[in-house]
Amino acid sequence: MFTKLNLTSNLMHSRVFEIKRYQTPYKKECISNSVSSIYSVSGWVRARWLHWRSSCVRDCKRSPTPEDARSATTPRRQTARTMFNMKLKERLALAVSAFLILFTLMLIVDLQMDYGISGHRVPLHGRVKIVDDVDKGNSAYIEFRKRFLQRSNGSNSSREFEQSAPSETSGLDTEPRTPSPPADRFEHLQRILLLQIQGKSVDHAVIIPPHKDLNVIRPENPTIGEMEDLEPSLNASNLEKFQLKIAQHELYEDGEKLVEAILKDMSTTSILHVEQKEGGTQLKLIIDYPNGVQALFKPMRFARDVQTLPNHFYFSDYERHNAEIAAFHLDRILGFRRAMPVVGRVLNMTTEIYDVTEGDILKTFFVSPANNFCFHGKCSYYCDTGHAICGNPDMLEGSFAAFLPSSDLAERKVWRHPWRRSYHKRRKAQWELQSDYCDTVRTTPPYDSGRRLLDLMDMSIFDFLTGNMDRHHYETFKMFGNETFTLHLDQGRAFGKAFHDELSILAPLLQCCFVRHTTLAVLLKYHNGVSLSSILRESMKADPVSPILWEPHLTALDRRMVTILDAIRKCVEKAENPLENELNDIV
Ligand SMILES: Nc1ncnc2c1ncn2[C@@H]1O[C@H](COP(=O)(O)OP(=O)(O)OP(=O)(O)O)[C@@H](O)[C@H]1O
Ligand SMILES: [Mn+2]
Repeated sequence: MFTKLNLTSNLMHSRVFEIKRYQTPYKKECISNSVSSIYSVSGWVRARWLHWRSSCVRDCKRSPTPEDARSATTPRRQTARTMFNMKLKERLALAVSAFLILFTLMLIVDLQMDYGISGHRVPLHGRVKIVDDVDKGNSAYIEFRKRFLQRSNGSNSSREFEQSAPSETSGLDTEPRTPSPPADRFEHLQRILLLQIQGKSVDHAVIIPPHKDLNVIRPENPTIGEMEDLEPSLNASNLEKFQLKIAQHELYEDGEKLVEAILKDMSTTSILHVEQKEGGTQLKLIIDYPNGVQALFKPMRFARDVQTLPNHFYFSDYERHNAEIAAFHLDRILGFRRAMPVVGRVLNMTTEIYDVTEGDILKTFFVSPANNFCFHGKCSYYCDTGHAICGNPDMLEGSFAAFLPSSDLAERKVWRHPWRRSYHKRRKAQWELQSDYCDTVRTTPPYDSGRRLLDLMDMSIFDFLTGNMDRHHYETFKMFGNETFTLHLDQGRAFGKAFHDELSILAPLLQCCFVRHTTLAVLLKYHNGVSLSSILRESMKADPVSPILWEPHLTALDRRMVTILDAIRKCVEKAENPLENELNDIV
C-alpha cells in the first residue's frame, strides 16, 4: 500500500512537471488551481474519513449482535445512513471534488497529447475550429495518396526502408543521376496559365490568377524602415540596411545585392562573441560580429549523406545545418524570398567559440577519445555527452542565418500552423482525420481572405520539396498586419530522407486544391526547362562549404516536382468535371 501510494505521488509529480513544461499561461493557472484543489480536496476527504473512522471506532467497533446476523445488508445500510446524515453542503463538496479530480486528469492527458514532446509554449493564435473526428474516407489527401501509392514504381514508398544505416552510406551512391527527360509537360496546366495572362479563366477555382493575388498586386508594400520612419545611418552594416528594407510582401527584392553582401559578411567577418540561444529544442548559438551584426548558428552534426534514422519520428530527428543553407537557396530560386539568407562556414572551435563565450556552456566542452574538441551546450534535445558536437579536431562547420530584426524594431507574431502535426507518436492531428478540414480553415480568419491561405500552399510545396515535416508554427511581422508574407523559418529538419517523398506534407495543397498562378508558373518553368536540381546545385556552388546537398536529395527535388504538378492537375480536373471525377473515384 505504501509503495503504491508513493508511486501515485511520483506519477502526480511527474504529471505536474509535464504540465509546467507544456501549458499555455492560461492553462497553467487553470491547472495549478485544479492541482492544488486535488491536494486540498484530497486533504478534506482524508479529514472526513478520519472523522468517520474515529466515530466508527466509538460506535461501530463492537461485538456482533443478533441484529447484525439477521441482516446481511447492514454495512451497506450504515454507509447509506452515513451518506444520508452528511450535510447537503458536504455531499456537494464531495461531488465537486470527484469532478475536479476527473477533470484534472482529463486535462493532463489532453495536454500531454496536444503538446507531445516538443513542448512549444507559443500562444495558439489563429486557432482552427475543431469539428468532427470522423474520417469520411473521401479526403483529397487520402485519395491522392491512395492513387499515388498505386502508381508508385517503388522509388517513393518502399526505398525508405532500404536506406543504408548512416555509417554505411558514406561514399556510396554519390554519382549525380540524371533524371530521365520529363515525358509529361503538363500542357493543360500551361494552357490555363496562358489563358489567365490573357485575362481569361480568371475565376478558376484552383489556380488563383495574378490580379487576384495580393502578393502580386501589392497595393501597398511598405518597408520596416518606412513604417518606423528609420533610415540606415552612414556606418550601418549590410544586415541593418537589409532589415530596414524588409517589406510587407517579401523579405527582400528579386536580385537584392545586400543578400550576397550579408552572406559574405557572415562567412568572413571576425567573430566577437558567442552565446547559446535560449529556447528551441536543439543547440543553436548566437554569433556576434562587429557593428552589431548577428547570426544564428546551427552546427554540423554529421556528413551530408547521413539520413534520418528509419525509427526516428520527425520530431526526434536531428537538425541539419546544410538543410538551412539549401532551403534558403531553394526559397530564393522558387521566388518566395521568405527565408533569411544562410551561409556555411568552418569555425575554429577554440578561438571562435571557446575563447569568445562564457557561462554554463564552457563547462560542456571536452576532448573526445578520438582527440577531437567537443561540446554539447544545454538544451532539451541532444545536449549531452552522447550527442556532443565535435570538431575535426577543433574545426567545426555550421550554418549562419542572418538575424531577423530585433523585436524592438519589428515584433513577430507566432501562429499555430493549421496543418501542424500532433507531435505525439500515436495521436493523429485533426487534418489527418477530417476529410473536409480545409473547409474549416478556409472559413476561419485570417485564412478566409487575402494572401494567407495561398502562403500556406506555397509553404506546403516548399516543405514537400525539402521533406520538412516540422512546420508546427510560423511567424509574420506584426506591423504589417494579416496581409503580409509568412516567414520561412527553421528548415533544420529538411533534407532528411532522399528516397522517400512524404506526401502528407502536401496535405494543405491536396485538401484545399488552391494554388497561386505565380507559384505554378515557377514549378512548370523548372519542370519543363532547366531542372530545379540543376539551378539549385548551381546556386549553392557559391557557398564556402559547398557541396551543400547529397546528390540523391537534389534528384528527389525533380521527382517531387512531378508529384506536386500531378496533384495540381488532379485538382483542376476535379474542379472542371466534378461529376465525372466522382464516378472515377467510385470505380
Ligand atoms: N534568423 C533568425 N534570426 C533571429 N531569430 C531566429 C532566426 N531564425 C529563427 N529564429 C528564432 O529562433 C527560434 C528557434 O529557432 P528554430 O526554430 O530554428 O530552432 P528550433 O530549435 O528548431 O526550434 P523548435 O524546436 O521550436 O523548432 C524561432 O522560433 C525563431 O523565433
Ligand atoms: Mn525546429
